[in-house]
Amino acid sequence: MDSSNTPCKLLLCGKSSAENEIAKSLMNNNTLKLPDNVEISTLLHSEILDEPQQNEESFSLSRFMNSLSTNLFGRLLIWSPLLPSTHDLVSNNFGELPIGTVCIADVQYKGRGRSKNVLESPAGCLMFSFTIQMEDGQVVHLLQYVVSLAVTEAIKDLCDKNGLPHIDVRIKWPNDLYLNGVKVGGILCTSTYRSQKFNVSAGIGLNVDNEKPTTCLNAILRELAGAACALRREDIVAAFLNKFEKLYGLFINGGFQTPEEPDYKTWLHSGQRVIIQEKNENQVVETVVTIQGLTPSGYLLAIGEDNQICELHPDGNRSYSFTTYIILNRFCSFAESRPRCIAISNHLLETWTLLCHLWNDTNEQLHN
Ligand SMILES: O=C(O)CCCC[C@@H]1SC[C@@H]2NC(=O)N[C@@H]21
Repeated sequence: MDSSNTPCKLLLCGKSSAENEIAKSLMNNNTLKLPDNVEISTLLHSEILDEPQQNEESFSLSRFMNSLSTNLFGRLLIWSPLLPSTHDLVSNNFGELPIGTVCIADVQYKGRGRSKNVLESPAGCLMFSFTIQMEDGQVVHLLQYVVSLAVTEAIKDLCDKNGLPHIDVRIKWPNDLYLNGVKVGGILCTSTYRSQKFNVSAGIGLNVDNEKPTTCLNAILRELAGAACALRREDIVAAFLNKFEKLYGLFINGGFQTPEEPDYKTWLHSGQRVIIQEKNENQVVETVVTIQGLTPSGYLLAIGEDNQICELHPDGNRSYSFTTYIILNRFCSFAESRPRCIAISNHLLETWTLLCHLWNDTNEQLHN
């Protein structure tokens, strides 16, 4: 779709008067910009007497704000019916927006995917980006895991709250979301470094309502619980932000501390058996390892039949990569051996092709 000559309508809405004042100043000063000088027209939700509610599917900003219970994330919301990319909007205006600002679009026409993919972003998908600022460069690349966890936990919470059966959205570690073996969502995190801070834009795409050509959350929910059952985008994004704020706090204060916190072991790759193909000169040695959960630093933890422990690291593509860390026993800290190049293919999820790179390369994905 070429909509580059159409001005983009942005509707700004704050949770409280403080955020509404910021919204007003963003509008009055014409602060917000999009790449390619795409024209913008800004409106304040507080100045619209009747929220435009064209139909059941329209995004209700009031409903979103009423479901939001955060102290930071989502308190300033920018909604648009049509945007090039929510990710462009937040990353291009990072310095002007309060941390935690969320931008949501009904449709995007230049949606960003990982590895510089341009994404189809049709109506029916929940598409949003938000801003985070981090200080510790060592953990910035782990943020995408926290986002993934928050999405699946939020969906679970919403189903519980509405008395609905659980829809089994799973993380294909670290940043794809699958439902019944079909990709229904993905996460993109990008960052820039300025004044000793990492400015991270996190973007989430989740197919809530669009059943063609594969499936979506509400199609599965209808199969499980009947035609009248559906999750709304406003509720999902608010539940996500409520959950994300909690998990992010835990993550920043202590890292992932397994089981008593989120019940993520049930919906990660726990128990999945994957084949490691280790390339050693001209020989390929295959070993089966079983994914156990997460390492203390938030990577997938796998254990081989020889008790070798592997920490699986993602790269910036659809593929995965990892370095192995051999430990002397389960209770000592990871003793780093020189990372070995390994390719891993997962015979349970056929699309996996896991290629190797070194530990530090994982940071690259944030800058793709
Ligand atoms: O699977 C992927 O490659 C990641 C997809 C992330 C897409 C989301 S949709 C909302 C946000 N805005 C964008 O332009 N991209 C992200």
